[in-house]
Amino acid sequence: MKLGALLEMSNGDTPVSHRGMAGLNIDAEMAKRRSDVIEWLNSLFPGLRMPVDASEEELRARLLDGSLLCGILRRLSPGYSNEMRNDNYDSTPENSSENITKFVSVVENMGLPGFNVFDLEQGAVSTVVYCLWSLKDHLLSDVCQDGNSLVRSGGEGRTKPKVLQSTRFAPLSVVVGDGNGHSPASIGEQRRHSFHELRSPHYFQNTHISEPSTPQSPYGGHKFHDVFQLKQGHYYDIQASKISDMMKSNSLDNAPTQSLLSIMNGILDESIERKNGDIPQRVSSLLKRVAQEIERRIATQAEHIHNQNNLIKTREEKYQSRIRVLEALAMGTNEETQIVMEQLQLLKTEKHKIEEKNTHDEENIGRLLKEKEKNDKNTSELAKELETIKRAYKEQYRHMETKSKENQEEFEQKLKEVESYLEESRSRMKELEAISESKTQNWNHKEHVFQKFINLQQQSVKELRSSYDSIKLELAVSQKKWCEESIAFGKRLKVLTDAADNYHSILAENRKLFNEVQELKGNIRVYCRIRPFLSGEDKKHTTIEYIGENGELLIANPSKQRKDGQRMFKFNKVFGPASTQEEVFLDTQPLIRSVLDGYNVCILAYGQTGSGKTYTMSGPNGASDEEWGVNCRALNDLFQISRNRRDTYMYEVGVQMIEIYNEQVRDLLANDGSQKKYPFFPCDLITPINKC
Ligand SMILES: Nc1ncnc2c1ncn2[C@@H]1O[C@H](COP(=O)(O)OP(=O)(O)OP(=O)(O)O)[C@@H](O)[C@H]1O
Repeated sequence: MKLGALLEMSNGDTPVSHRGMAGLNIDAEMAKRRSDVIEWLNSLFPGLRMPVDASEEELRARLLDGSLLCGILRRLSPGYSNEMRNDNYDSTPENSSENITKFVSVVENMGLPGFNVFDLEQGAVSTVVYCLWSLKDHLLSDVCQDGNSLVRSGGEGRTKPKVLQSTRFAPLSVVVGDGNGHSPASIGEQRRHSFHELRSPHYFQNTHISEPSTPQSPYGGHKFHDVFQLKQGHYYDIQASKISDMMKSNSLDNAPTQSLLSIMNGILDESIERKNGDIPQRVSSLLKRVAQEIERRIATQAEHIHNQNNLIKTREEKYQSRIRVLEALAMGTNEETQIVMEQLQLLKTEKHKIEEKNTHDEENIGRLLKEKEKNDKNTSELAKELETIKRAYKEQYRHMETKSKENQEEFEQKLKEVESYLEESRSRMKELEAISESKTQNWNHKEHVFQKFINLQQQSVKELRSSYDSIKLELAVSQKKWCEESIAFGKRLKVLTDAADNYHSILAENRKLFNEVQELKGNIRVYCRIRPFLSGEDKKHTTIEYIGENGELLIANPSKQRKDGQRMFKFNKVFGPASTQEEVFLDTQPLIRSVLDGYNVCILAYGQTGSGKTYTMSGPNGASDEEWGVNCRALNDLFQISRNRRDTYMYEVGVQMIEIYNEQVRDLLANDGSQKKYPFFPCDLITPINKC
């Protein structure tokens, strides 16, 4: 909020508690006044053409050189215009300050609010606006009182001066004519104070009594001029008729006060000089008239001063109330000041940001300018390229045109060919139509044949249906038979189920008997297997002389004689060198199977080194199915039996391979390679089957 606005607000129109709204109202009011003033100035100066919504700064710029203010005074008084020229009141910058000061002094003398030159140059324009607005208001009110639109139309004011009444100001000089030497119509009109009085330079010189500058001045009548021209001692000699004319013409009303005083002094001095004290009647009448006029003017001036005093008092009261309001505002707005300071800080920050942004924008502009230059360069290059392309296109167009002509000729040629083809096609079509006709007849014939075939097929279908019915009947009979057979089969199946139950019990009994047989055969059996000669061994040096079927083995000892030279051994069975792995296994198989019935079995191979223990138990390295030893065959047999019995029993098979060497027991299936020593943990006894 501006200070000027605040001061206006303190006029009492707006409560202090509504400062915000009041500020807005005052701003609006000031804007309104500013636009009124601009409108008024535009009407005074048609060439001005200032927008009514112009800002304070724009208005300041227009008023700053003082030319407009001088113009206002000229419009108000063409005479003043001349005077200004005489006084060098032009609008040059050197005189602007002086002109403004003069304008302010005139306005203040009218009792209107003025302003400081500083206000117009740098301070609050609102005070200048208020001054102009008051002047406009004052002049318009005067015009309205007289029904005259002089102020609104400056041209009329210059060419047809009017005499308007002003009760507020009492000029010391009086308007007596229109500049053509004509007298006013009446005394009452002469006494009116119009803004035309502003034309008078004496008005602007205000409170001192001034004189017309020349005898030809439009402000004094010719009769008054005659009187003024009288030299000392000549007043007594003025003719009565002349004095009468002077008094009748009311020239005295228009005469400068200085002149009136000169007349009065002249008459009194002449009277003293003559020393007889007699003053002619006519001169005394003139003297009386002059004295009355001076008295009237003094009274008017006193009234004016009284009005000025009242105005000053009113202003003082107004300023006092403004000061009170400002004090209240100052007390009540500490917090607001704080907020304003914060907002100011924010604004500074914002300003700083905006400055940074501006810098950034400038950089951007620079960059954009460079880009623009680059783009211009590109554009020129593109234009050249376009020109080249254009030329190429023209060339191509010419080429295409030529080609088009060729194509057209070719097309016409082809058209002729097509027409000939068409003709040929027509003839071909006729031929085809003839062929088609013959084919149609052929198809009709075929249709007839097919119709016959269909009839035959339908006959066959009928026969098939009858056979289908007979088959269906046979099927029903068969189904009935099948049902009867199913029932009979169920009965037989029941018999088989019973037999199977008996089979299990018999099987258990068989197993029991089998194991008993094994036990009867002997829990410990000893077999002997004779290894064949290996390659490189001498087959003639064998010690075996006889192998019996019941386990007899006769060994010869060539180092001893007779009975001691032979020795008979008895085994459960002796396997000769030609015996196969399967034959060896088959003898141990029943014992191995008894494991599945809960018996413990141990098969031990014993013999000297190279006698074939490993071969018999495991088989040779990379053994085929035929060469598998007892171990692999036993496991294979056990897995097969457990698979066969899987519906009845569930077996768990574990494998362990150990080596006993030098009274040390080692696990041959150990994973870590360290070959754990006995005793093993129980879990080690169950080894995955795939390790076998
Ligand atoms: N019945 C057989 N038929 C053919 N070759 C055999 C037979 N028995 C053993 N051999 C062969 O005789 C050699 C020695 O056999 P094997 O290694 O099984 O003897 P071993 O008793 O296990 O010896 P060691 O105690 O030193 O381990 C092997 O080459 C083996 O192939």
